[in-house]
Amino acid sequence: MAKPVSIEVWNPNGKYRVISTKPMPGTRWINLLIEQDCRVEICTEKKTILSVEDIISLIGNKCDGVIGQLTEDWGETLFAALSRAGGKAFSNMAVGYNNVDVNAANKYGVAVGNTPGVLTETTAELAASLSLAAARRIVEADEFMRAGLYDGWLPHLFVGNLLKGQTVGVIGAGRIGSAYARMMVEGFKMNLIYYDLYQSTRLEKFVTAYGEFLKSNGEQPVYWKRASSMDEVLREADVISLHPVLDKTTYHLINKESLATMKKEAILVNCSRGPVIDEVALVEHLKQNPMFRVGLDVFEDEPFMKPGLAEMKNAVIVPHIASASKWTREGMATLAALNVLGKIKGYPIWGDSNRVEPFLNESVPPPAACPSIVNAKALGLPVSKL
Ligand SMILES: NC(=O)C1=CN([C@@H]2O[C@H](COP(=O)(O)OP(=O)(O)OC[C@H]3O[C@@H](n4cnc5c(N)ncnc54)[C@H](O)[C@@H]3O)[C@@H](O)[C@H]2O)C=CC1
Ligand SMILES: O=C(O)C(=O)CO
Repeated sequence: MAKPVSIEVWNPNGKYRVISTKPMPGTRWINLLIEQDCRVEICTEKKTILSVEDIISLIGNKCDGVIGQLTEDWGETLFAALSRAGGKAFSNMAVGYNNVDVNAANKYGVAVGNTPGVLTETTAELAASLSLAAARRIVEADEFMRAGLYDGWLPHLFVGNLLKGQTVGVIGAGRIGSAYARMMVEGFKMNLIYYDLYQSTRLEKFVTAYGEFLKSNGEQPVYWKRASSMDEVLREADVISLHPVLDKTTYHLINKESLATMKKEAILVNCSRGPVIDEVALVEHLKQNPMFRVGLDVFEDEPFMKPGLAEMKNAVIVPHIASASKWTREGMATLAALNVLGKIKGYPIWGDSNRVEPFLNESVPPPAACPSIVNAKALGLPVSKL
């Protein structure tokens, strides 16, 4: 028998029981659920990562939908428990859903929501910050200052890399990868090389137009290239940022061999998922190549780091905060809640999950649709005509 977990209850007499496994930023998401007759139960348990048993205990005997987190293991056991409790709706408060077994959800007829779009720019901005922090050795320099070691300007003190005119490589040029590429091209006048399974025509057009603008101003233009293999990006780029989904094809995409392909002074940034990099191989590479630098937001065995990483001066490391702006986190909570609410109310699925702005406008009620359900097709859910 699982131990009871502590909760906070909103609108106790609501008809539909919706659980959030964590307190989430803002109150709009709570109000939207309450207005539609939901009793909202928020888990207030102190521990950061809830176990499957904790969540089973939260679900109980009657539950219409759950808003969960990327740290939780949503597999067969939880979808079976949710289904037994009468629930047909789950949403991750995240765009990535590698923690969710979508086949298991399909088996129990549970819709799986995610939160695309609202975190694109925020996440790309952190990837750009890590690129800059690594290139200009900002964290090392900050530590040096705080340690009282600065005793005057020196020609060699914390010399780093100039980005202007260098090549930025993007692996996974989807929503976030493309936004990051635009920031680096436009902000720092870098050339672009990208690798993705699909062509990113909009991104290519943007770089072409920006290059023409620079040229017309008498400046050095920028160029783009779509690589035919990931290795081409690794060989040619000076800064490489990883933005693919995590699946079987991207697990340990960066390993001992691919690290050896990169330039000795390259910068590698990861704001996708930790297991995209073989972190043991990365630590070894950082040790052997002190001029090679990384900026990491995600880790292979989160929340842990592989031995040795924390000691590496050529690594900038932050705790999975790429989507952590107030607007984005509140928006993610709203989209996750509306995914669950929409399924409970029998609303159709929003036609374009890349265009979620109508759900985020606080001055008007959101559309009567689920913003983004990843298994909508598998479950045969209708698409909104709005
Ligand atoms: N660190 C953080 O806080 C955050 C991390 N993420 C991660 O970023 C990922 C990407 O998010 P979005 O850009 O919104 O998704 P997206 O679906 O728009 O982009 C992913 C891209 O990866 C490409 N891709 C898939 N397999 C590939 C492969 N083997 N090689 C090269 N490219 C491949 C896809 O074609 C697609 O263009 C999420 O799945 C999530 O894991 C997202 C938000 C915040
Ligand atoms: O949305 C995601 O996938 C995250 O990693 C957290 O923003």
